[in-house]
Amino acid sequence: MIQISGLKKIYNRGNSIVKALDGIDFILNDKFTAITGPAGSGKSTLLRIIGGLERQTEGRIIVNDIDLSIFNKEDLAIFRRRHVGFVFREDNLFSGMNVYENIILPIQLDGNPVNREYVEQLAFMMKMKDKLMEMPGNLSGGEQQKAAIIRALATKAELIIADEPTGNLDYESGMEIVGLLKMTSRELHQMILFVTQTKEIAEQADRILEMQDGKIVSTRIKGVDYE
Ligand SMILES: Nc1ncnc2c1ncn2[C@@H]1O[C@H](COP(=O)(O)OP(=O)(O)OP(=O)(O)O)[C@@H](O)[C@H]1O
Repeated sequence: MIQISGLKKIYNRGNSIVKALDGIDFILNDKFTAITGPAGSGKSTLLRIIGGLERQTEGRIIVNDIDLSIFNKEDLAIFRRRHVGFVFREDNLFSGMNVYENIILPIQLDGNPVNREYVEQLAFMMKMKDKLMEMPGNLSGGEQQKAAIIRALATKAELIIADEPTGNLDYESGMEIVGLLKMTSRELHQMILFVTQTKEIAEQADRILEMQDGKIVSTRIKGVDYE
């Protein structure tokens, strides 16, 4: 569960300030949530703060009973390593390692044993089992994103944060990826929070948070409007 209250993030830009997040409150219990909104509305900032990549200016962020708002940089780094998997829009993989090596890297870096069978099971779910020994350069954009998603899931992080994971893909590949994410959010005990600007992709989520000017302007669930 994610609980956010009074969240603000202010950036200084020269002599002016930017209110990237301007007072956000919500409680999120859904397994698969999309964040949408126009460019500059604060989507990435919100995602980065929930994922522990950045600190808030004001407010509280509690992720599965862990209060991030009192954490310093080192605490946040530990939180990220233990509890969060990340998928970005592009450049998720190391080009000098094959897909399998990329996937197991975070597990190894954390000093944990690798469960090869589990990685293969995830790869099967993502229709990537026959690509595990490929180098990233030989994969399509969609396959690269699937590999990045497997890597995020393989650590068994309770929270997966994905910032425009389909942003660089054509419509078909984007829809395939979001469908696979939805399926994994059902089958695995991991919460997935993703940003998208594409309406049809957002519509696949259990809940849609819509942002504007650093605020949440609606939180929809299956076509129903709240607030
Ligand atoms: N590190 C930063 N320093 C200064 N201003 C920033 C910084 N990061 C974001 N901003 C500003 O904060 C506001 C929100 O940015 P953010 O990237 O969160 O929006 P977004 O909705 O994700 O946009 P996009 O869809 O273009 O990625 C914007 O005005 C942006 O310029």
